[in-house]
Amino acid sequence: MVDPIASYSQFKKRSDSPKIYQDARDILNHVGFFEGTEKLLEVWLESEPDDPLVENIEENIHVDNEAVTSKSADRSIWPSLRLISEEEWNHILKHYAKCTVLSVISNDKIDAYILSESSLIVFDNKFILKTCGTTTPLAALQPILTFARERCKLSVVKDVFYSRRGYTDPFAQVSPHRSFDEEVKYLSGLFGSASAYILGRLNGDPWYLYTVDNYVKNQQADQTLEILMTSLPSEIMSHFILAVHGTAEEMCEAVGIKSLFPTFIFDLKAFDPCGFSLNGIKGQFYVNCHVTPQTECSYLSLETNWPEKDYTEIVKKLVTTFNPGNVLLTLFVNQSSICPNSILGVKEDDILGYKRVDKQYCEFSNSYNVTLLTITKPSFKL
Ligand SMILES: C[S@@+](CC[C@H](N)C(=O)[O-])C[C@H]1O[C@@H](n2cnc3c(N)ncnc32)[C@H](O)[C@@H]1O
Repeated sequence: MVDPIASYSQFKKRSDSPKIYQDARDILNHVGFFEGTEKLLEVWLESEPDDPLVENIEENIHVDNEAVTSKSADRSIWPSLRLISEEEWNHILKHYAKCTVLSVISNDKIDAYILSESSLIVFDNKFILKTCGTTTPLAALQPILTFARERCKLSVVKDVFYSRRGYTDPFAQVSPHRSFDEEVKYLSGLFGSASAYILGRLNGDPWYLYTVDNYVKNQQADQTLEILMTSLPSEIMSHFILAVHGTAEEMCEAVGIKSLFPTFIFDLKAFDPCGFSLNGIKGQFYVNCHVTPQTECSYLSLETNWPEKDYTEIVKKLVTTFNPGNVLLTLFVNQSSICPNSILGVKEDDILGYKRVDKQYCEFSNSYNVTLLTITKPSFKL
């Protein structure tokens, strides 16, 4: 790995502009607090069986020309959430979730948006909205469901997963995200009673999950690995300062994240003065990675639905690269996944230099199961 402090010195020699800070570490100490912790909302939708509008959807699409962007017009699978255009997503997110769309990449299965606060991944039949800071993604849910029903003819909510770890500063959050109780009440108002869980330690590193456990088995193989790291060393976080590397591409190159997903196409964003976001897609698979490098609140998340029988190697590589003090990892899988039992998906004993704090397993009636694993460096205090 390139030494970021050396890169910074070279940058300073090259640059004529006066610099307020002496070195990269000072920047990380002075930028100020940011809540990196994301709220992660995944919603699966389908059309009403025997909906005549769906049967005639192609006809409807030609009639309602304004509703169809050229990007989505050649799709073969209807109905689709991808009929919602970038401008429409931006409008909904700006007004309700309090974040904006910065860029998008697409292939024939996915539209992946980088947001001012994290990512939105849109498939034909589901969307994954991941936002950090003091955003309010749940407030965007109703408008999204209205668009899904009226524009995309997807009126049936098949599955909902809403999760997050504990906020670093819960008092900065705004309604409906001021507490997990408030989030659950809001979701239950939309979807009726469902299942809400707290995993991990209430007096340490809790992780919250709400899911509509509706007994409907998802036949499509599905798995999601999410790794949330905190207490990251400033030498490594310095790579995510714009003054150090100049571009998101160089930041990415310096830490080698892309090499974990070699055949994906990527969209990258470097924030000023620091911070980094990445979306990657390949067929129906995505990865996103977001970094808040400030020393007082360092945070890095990586999430992917890439299928593996065993995720230990990916986790080992990430932990070796970023050397965090604490890692909270969740693995969701369903019965059709090549890793059908999440508890076997990561072997923490192989992650040298780290000790297991907690490992918990939950099984749901929709055929999903989830494992939460927390590992720390022995010196780390929860
Ligand atoms: C990359 S974004 C995404 C955060 C993500 N949830 C994470 O994993 O931490 C957050 C980082 O970018 C920085 N940043 C700079 N300008 C920003 C902006 N306009 N909106 C959000 N973050 C910004 C923040 O200070 C923080 O370091």
